[in-house]
Amino acid sequence: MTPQQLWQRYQDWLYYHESLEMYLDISRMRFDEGLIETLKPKFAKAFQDMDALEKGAIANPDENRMVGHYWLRDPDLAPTEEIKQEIIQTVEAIQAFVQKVHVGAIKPPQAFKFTDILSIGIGGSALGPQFVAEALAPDFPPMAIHFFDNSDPAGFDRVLTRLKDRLNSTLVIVITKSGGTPETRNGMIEAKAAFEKQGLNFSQHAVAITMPGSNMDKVAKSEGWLATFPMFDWVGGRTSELSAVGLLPAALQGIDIRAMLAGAKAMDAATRVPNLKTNPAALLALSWYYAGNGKGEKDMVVLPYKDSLSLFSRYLQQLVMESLGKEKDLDGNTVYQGIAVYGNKGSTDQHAYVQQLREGVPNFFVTFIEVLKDRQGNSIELDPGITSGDYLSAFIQGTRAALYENHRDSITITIPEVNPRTVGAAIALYERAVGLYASLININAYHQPGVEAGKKMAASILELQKQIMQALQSASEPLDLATLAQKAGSPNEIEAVYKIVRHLEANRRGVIMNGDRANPNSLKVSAG
Ligand SMILES: O=P(O)(O)OC[C@H]1O[C@](O)(CO)[C@@H](O)[C@@H]1O
Repeated sequence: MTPQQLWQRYQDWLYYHESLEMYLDISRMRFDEGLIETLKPKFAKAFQDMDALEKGAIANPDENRMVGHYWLRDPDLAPTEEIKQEIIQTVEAIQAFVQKVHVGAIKPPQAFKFTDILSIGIGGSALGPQFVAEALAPDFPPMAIHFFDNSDPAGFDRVLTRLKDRLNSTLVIVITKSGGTPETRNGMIEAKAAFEKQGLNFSQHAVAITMPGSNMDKVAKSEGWLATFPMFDWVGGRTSELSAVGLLPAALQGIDIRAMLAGAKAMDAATRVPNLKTNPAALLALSWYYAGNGKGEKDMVVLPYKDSLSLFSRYLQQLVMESLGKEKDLDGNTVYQGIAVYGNKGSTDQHAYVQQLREGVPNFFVTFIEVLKDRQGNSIELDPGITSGDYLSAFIQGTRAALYENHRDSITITIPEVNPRTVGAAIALYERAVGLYASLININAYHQPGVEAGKKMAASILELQKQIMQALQSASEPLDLATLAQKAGSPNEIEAVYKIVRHLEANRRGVIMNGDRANPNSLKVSAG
């Protein structure tokens, strides 16, 4: 295409949201009108599916659940008065709680005020709060946030060491929809132990966000925690940022949660329009479909040119990959769907992997996120007439053009600045795009059956570890791995047995291994 034709294509496909001042440019995705025609019936169905979902259909059939994250920002849309009231009251309860915490009306027993937050959760119960904290927390927030999002003992120690002198003024938020996620439970027990070690009453520092009636809910209530906030059955983990999951931590950090909700609501309205060309989420879904041939053949590289948005790609990784990465479609056919997502930030990544993007395997498309406002206040000139923001702006244009020149496609989203409204809108945009794209490819975006397999296997490994310890303790002499596996009741799991004992030995957990470590079969294991 000539530069004039490209400029025309830019204008033909440009989407602009008036009140959000947000632009979406898909002109550098090389689809043609033929694809639009082919996809029209699929989009008509996707819009219908979305309409039914918003009205309360069981849009997640495998789990027999409604999918209601859109109601969170517009409670009037909720299918029942009861749900509407739950949403309204939860936001009000969050704001009332936060206000009391900020003024010290709710305070820790051994300090004047809460100064820090320890947020414990994983997946959708961590990624949204982490992204929003990085994007929106003020430089000097009323409370600083820290995260446990794993079962890594050294990770726990690192956070607890930083908090050591302020544990007595730390508010713990345990976030888990199911109330039974092991990493979160482990984090909670580790945190509790650290509090008790300092003579602090954990319950007087703890808040839960969970489904009413879950194990976590029962623990919080029976131990008399400071508060519990509901995570509704009809909100999935990866679409929960605008529920209590994201709103409570954000509000505690002084972030305007009403503005986040308003931004999301405005975007929801725009992405409800059943017209491909004027619906930004549909335009994104179209672009993804085009790029990967409707089969995820190309990866989505997310490059925000703004440091504060550097966790957006991690957040989107779960939203997109856990939603779209499915073996079966809705009719039970094996389809192996998904879109791989990765990214960090520009221009930083220019010096990491953009070399491969420009010249290497063409298995991706880029989504640039451009922020028009450089900073609060004015910039100095680094060169005559040129600021650091001008450089960043030139880098984004330069990389987009250089990629396109070499037949690498890209989408560009432009926002006026990073604020609660635009961040809420960006979250809503991608939630909707994922939902529409899932309809195009006929999959359930709202379940995650694949995650269970690994969890079950991990549980059986922990069970095997107990059997191994018993077998070792009752053995009269060192055992080779095959014998140990047999005595532990799992003769076919020699490799798993080997890995368990190697880990136990490395942590001085009462296991000794002797023999040639390069030849595991020669090892003899004993208790000790
Ligand atoms: O909030 P929960 O129930 O602890 O789950 C945490 C995460 O685990 C998953 O179920 C599986 O990774 C996610 O969907 C979810 O966000």
